[in-house]
Amino acid sequence: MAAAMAAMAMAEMADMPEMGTLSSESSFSGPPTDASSAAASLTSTPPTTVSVTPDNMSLASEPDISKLDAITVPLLDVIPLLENEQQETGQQTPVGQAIVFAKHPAPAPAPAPTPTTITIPVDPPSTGRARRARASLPVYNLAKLSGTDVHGKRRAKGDAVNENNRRRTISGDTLVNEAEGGADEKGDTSAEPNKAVQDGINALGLGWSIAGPDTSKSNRVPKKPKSSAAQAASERRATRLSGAPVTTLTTTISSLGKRGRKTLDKGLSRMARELKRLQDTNEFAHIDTQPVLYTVWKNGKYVDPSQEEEEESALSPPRKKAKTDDATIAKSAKTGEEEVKKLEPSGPPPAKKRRVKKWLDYGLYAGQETPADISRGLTLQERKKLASIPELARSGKPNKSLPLPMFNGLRILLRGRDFKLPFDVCNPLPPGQPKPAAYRTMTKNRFVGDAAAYWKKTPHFNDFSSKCVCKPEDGCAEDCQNRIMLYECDETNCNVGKVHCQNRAFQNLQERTKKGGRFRVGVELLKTSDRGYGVRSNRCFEPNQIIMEYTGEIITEEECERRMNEVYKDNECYYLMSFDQHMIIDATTGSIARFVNHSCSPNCRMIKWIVSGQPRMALFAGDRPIQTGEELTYDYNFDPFSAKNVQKCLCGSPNCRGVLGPKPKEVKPPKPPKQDNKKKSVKGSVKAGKRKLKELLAGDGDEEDETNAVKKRKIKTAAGLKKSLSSAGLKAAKGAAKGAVTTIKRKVSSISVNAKTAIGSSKKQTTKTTARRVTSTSVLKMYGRQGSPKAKPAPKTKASPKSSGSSTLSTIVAATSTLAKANSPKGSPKKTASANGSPSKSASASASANTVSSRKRTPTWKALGSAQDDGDDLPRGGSPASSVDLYTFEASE
Ligand SMILES: C[S@@+](CC[C@H](N)C(=O)[O-])C[C@H]1O[C@@H](n2cnc3c(N)ncnc32)[C@H](O)[C@@H]1O
Repeated sequence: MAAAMAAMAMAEMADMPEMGTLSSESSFSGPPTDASSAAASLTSTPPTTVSVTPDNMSLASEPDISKLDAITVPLLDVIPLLENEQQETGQQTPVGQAIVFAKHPAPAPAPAPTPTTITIPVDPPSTGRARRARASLPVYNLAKLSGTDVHGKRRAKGDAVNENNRRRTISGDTLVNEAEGGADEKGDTSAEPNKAVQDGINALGLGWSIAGPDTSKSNRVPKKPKSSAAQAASERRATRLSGAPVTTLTTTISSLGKRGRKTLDKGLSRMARELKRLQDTNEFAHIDTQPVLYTVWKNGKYVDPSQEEEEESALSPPRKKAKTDDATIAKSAKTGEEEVKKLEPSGPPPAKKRRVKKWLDYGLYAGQETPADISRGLTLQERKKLASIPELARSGKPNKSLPLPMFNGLRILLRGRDFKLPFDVCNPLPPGQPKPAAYRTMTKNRFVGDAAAYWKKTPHFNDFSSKCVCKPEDGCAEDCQNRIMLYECDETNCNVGKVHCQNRAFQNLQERTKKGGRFRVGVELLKTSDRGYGVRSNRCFEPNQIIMEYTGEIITEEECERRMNEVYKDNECYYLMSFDQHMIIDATTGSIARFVNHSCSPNCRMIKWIVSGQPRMALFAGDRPIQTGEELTYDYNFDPFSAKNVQKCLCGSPNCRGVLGPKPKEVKPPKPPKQDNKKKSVKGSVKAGKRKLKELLAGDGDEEDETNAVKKRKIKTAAGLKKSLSSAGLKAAKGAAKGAVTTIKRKVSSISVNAKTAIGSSKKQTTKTTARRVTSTSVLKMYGRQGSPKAKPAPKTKASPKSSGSSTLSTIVAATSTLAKANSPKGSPKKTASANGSPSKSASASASANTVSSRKRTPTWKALGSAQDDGDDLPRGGSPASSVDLYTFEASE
């Protein structure tokens, strides 16, 4: 049967065009000398290409010869064929010689003296192992042999799984063991053919094992004869038993799931089979056939190990504490150099040359040389300009330190574009600027005690909400009633809306500072040489632009007095500002604005506003823009309620008054007459009033007048900070003045309310009436809208008066009001408002702030500032007569 099968196989092979025929020398390799068999065998996995005796282990049910890598036929079956062949060719085939049918010729193999089988590869050797064969052919099923045939079996499924088959690696051991074990267990005869195969291989002298090349460590080095015990010990143990994890392609594949394996199988082509073969290579097994040379490198230099050892032994004596003196370092450096020199010749690569750091000495313009002809590339016009600027003419020696940018530098200079160095570069604060003692800051006013209740009783608390009558094109500029009344526009009281409205200074300030950043805030503290701390700008401000808010605690006069006597009695500085409605802002806890110093030529103003019904105070730029770095100042209009409290002014301005005292009034030069009757009348009134004020204030050195003035001041102060005055004389005066003060203020408050009404309907009034109303407005501005008992509540309509009140200096107020009794100044100057949210200077009739500052540096300097305005003066805490006078003055107009 076997012979018949072999014959069939041969017949089939002969029919196949690609298969070599027995007659073809190129394809038929005679065993000892034919290279093809050895080549085929070498390139194929030995167990799969070695044939065994027929009728064994052929598990392929449908043998397909075309798919066979090698067909092995029994030697006895082939012998007759060979004999025929020999007869034809005259070649002798020794008995038992292996005959291999190779598809392709292969190099000559080693001679095999006693072959027992004939291997007939029918596919290129690289195509892998035979998978299927005719059942009749004695070809081993590779799956069976490799143990992968049990993959389908599962112990869980109740399949009988051979323990040996659990092994996933394919090796000679597996095959042999399996064959043997399997035979033992199953009573199979597979062991016998394996043995026969191995015998055949041995006979060929190929040194192969049926298990394939032995990659175990024991086989890597030539084996020395061992004792039996040693041999037993070194016998190769199954990796499973040794516990060493074995990871091969097969194990990896087998560990995959069914689907994974399927996918993998699909993808595995012949190349995959080649990879499988690689398992048997040295590279795969990580066997180094070439010795690895290890080299030691130190600091980029090769180190000879032998020399290093010497060095180590030389250094081995116990080291003492490392000396860090220069000599030691130099010595060691020298030694090191020598060592390096010593080592250098032995080390393979030469030491690299030390790199020298290159510095960019041209900065951004590196690589650009100053052109020899600087006018090259310039237009005619530019050349002309260049000729006209001798500074730019080439001096002969190029400026190497900072050459101009080649393409644009000269042009920029020719065009003369202005530029500014960063503020910090040219205006750095002296290093180590002392900082003021820590104080609590406050970004929003806070009412303390009764102050809130006081405020709610004021008409402004509600009045502010009446709408202006502006049109969008007006933009709530100088004619806006809100602006004139120093009410900031908001959604409730503005007729034009946020987009067009320009009367929202505090909102603008909030938006500006909300974003943060010191340049948005725009101010910083500085330490002056003689006036303590001050504030300077670190950005530019437009004329009348809001700069910062003066915030603090809004307290009543009584509370202020209490604080001064109890809390601040040991303080060096007081930061109290007379505010409104018997209220004072105490900026001891407050904003940076409290550090702004006084100047007789100030660049700022402190102005009171009503914002959303709340009293607010802020520092605004004056009539000229403020440059970056300027110290910010405003006129305190300080009211030293006692002559002895007068403090020397150190503002240094040319028109310095010499003291931190009241601002003297000065007569402005007459302005050219205007057509507006109202304005004319106002102007006349102002002139008259101011002239008289000046006469009175100047006093002509009259001692009596001065005494009067001081007295008035004292009286005024008594109203402001009644009990804060510690002098006994003042105390007496205070008691007398108290009732009168109350009356005055009530009256003034009423006047302010009237003012609003008057403004609303002033346009068509007679000159006389206008003047009177204007005066009322000025009263309002001076006093921050104090009420008057005589006045009726104002209707909530506003007009747009073209003229408005003048400003007031509180220190003058006392004198003025006293004098007003006799002189009755007429009218007030026109007030205008700037478009950027604050009244302009002419509008500074508005409620400028009253500084209350007391510093213990000058212990006598306990003074209360008072309202500062440029125009008319009003009594502040003056005698009843002064208020009456004032009112009379208005009425008399
Ligand atoms: C509200 S504080 C201003 C901040 C103050 N320089 C500080 O260091 O706290 C007012 C005090 O500063 C001083 N001061 C402000 N301006 C001055 C000036 N022009 N001349 C002299 N002293 C001035 C006075 O002592 C005054 O009482």
